[in-house]
Amino acid sequence: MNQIPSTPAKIELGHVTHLYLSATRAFMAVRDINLRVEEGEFICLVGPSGCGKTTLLSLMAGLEQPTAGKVWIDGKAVTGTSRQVGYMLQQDYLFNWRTIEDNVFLGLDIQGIRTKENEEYAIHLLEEMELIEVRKSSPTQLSGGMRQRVALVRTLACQPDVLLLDEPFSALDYQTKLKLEDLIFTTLRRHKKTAVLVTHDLSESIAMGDRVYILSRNPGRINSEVIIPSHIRDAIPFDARNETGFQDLFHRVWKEMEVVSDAAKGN
Ligand SMILES: Nc1ncnc2c1ncn2[C@@H]1O[C@H](COP(=O)(O)OP(=O)(O)OP(=O)(O)O)[C@@H](O)[C@H]1O
Repeated sequence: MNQIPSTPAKIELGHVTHLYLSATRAFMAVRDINLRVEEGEFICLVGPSGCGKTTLLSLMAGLEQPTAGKVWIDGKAVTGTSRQVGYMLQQDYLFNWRTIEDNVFLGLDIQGIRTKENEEYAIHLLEEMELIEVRKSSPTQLSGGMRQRVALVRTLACQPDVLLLDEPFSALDYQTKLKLEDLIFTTLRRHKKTAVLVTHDLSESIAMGDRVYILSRNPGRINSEVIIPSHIRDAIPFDARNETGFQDLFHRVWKEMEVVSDAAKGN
């Protein structure tokens, strides 16, 4: 039986197992995952390719229903997608025939919440992300980093409390990626969002997260959890990399990754 947790976390996964079914086989993507994310926390999921990171985000977003176990947000079982949860991907999915502003308003249109107040909030976010000058431009005129910032504004404009970020920086050049990490980190903190980031970049996971979960595969399981000390957590990601203890944490996560990657090869 799935028990509702006593103190609701922002996001909770209780004994979650997920199988993908096809006509010929069932594939267990993740098994018995237990995870609790408190309000305002930023957690990162890392692990070898195919260990189920995206599957976990899809379950949190309500895009998939777990085969067994439950997902709760604010103590309520997730039964489908909701406005409360925003999802940002590696690809920005901007429409080149719409202006930046109209791309940002698209989320509000789809959700049926394009009020004057919400439009004003979206414009305010464009200002915060230093995009106001390009609001009437086409996405084709913007760099990759600017396009990802527009995608973030479009997601935040619908005012989700939970942000699921699936490798949002991986298609960017290194310098842009570092700048965007800082901007997204400070924006999510300022707006008190709860976030789950999937990344292959171990340094990014330590620089951005309050906690890092390392997953193993076949099937996807939580192998270990690394809690980031407060002095690293509180620094913006660029500076966090220079904090005392950062390199030790990096080596620890690296070693854990070697263990799960070797285990995956043995499968
Ligand atoms: N729709 C699907 N049908 C069948 N199998 C799937 C489906 N989606 C994912 N899988 C399988 O489930 C496992 C977990 O996939 P998932 O995409 O969640 O992993 P991941 O850790 O995000 O991988 P990557 O780091 O490569 O993005 C993989 O073996 C994948 O092939």
